[in-house]
Amino acid sequence: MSGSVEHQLPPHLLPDREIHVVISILSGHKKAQEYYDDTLKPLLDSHNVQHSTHTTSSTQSIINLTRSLFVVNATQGVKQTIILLSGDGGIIDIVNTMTTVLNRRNDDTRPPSIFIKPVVVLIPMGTANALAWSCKVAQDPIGSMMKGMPRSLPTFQAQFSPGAKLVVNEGRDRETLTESDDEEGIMYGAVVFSWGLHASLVAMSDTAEYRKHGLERFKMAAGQLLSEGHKYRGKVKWRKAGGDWGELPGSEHSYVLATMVSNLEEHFQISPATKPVDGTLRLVSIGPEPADEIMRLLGLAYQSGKHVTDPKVTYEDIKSLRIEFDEDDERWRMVCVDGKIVAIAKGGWVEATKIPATGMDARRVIEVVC
Ligand SMILES: Nc1ncnc2c1ncn2[C@@H]1O[C@H](COP(=O)(O)OP(=O)(O)OP(=O)(O)O)[C@@H](O)[C@H]1O
Repeated sequence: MSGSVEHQLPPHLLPDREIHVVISILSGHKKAQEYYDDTLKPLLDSHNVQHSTHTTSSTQSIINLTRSLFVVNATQGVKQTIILLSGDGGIIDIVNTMTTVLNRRNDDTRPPSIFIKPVVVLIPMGTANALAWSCKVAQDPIGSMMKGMPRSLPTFQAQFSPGAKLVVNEGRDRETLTESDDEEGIMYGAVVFSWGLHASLVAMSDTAEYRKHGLERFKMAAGQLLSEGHKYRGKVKWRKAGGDWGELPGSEHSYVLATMVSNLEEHFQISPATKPVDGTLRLVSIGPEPADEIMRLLGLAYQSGKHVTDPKVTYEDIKSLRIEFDEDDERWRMVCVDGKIVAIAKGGWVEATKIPATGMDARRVIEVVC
């Protein structure tokens, strides 16, 4: 092959790297395989980019691939680029698995001395694609792959009181997060942590039946939940870097969400002040308002994030968010970590904290091209 063709390639596609293409075949409208066959493969082939493909066969596929391949490569100094054809679920599986495995292997929580962050190219194939829209790559993923630069992906940690369980199989089953029931559980995310209406609607709509409706599924679930009018009971505390804990007023809440991205969907701008991978965590919350008022406020998020200037919305740049639950029914103790649902034990708590970019606690494990 001629050197001139290689010249047109960005560094993350050059032959000194292992290139892996991950095809999540059930994401979104199930177009990932077709996109690879019709668009991506011809382009990579035309530039003679050698790559391996990995097609998902279960909800565990990307988790297993991360454990058996991406983590091993990264800790052996192998440069790798992962072209990920999926929704937010795929990136979260990589981030959560890598951070968890690396922390377990290393008592002082720093990455091992040899650690080359995998570079991830996002090709949005999911329903919401929050990270891809927020990183501004969703509009032109191929253009971003060819012209973008790898940048460290900021993440947060969610810590749960003992007994927290992962909700799986369309809400029917529970998986333990820890080896024993008296341990605190930990998960890592890069997009959103929530309780209240957002977490409930994600939990309710993560079924094959709801998924058929694409983005509408979130609105359908929200409509049903708002008609129930539940107010979520608990203490919600937050603090800024170096600051003391403050508390949201009252013991009832409707919407409590902390996010590292600007958009949860293409047009749903939950945090207009957040810039791509800027490492901020922003709290967006609404108190115990009636359903029509919540609808009005969330409707403003579709108008370039205007909800954040409404006096009924709390919008703060924070370091940590802590919730202490006061709900008898498990249904109202469910939190969302990047689309995954965790049921907190009765009387339990959860704390979400931004992971710093540098220093002893720096644990950014991947780079995204944007
Ligand atoms: N072959 C497969 N068999 C079973 N489950 C799969 C398979 N491929 C993907 N999945 C699962 O389908 C889900 C797709 O999630 P993903 O986040 O990629 O898309 P989405 O939910 O449509 O989009 P978004 O998260 O952006 O809204 C994940 O839970 C993933 O593990």
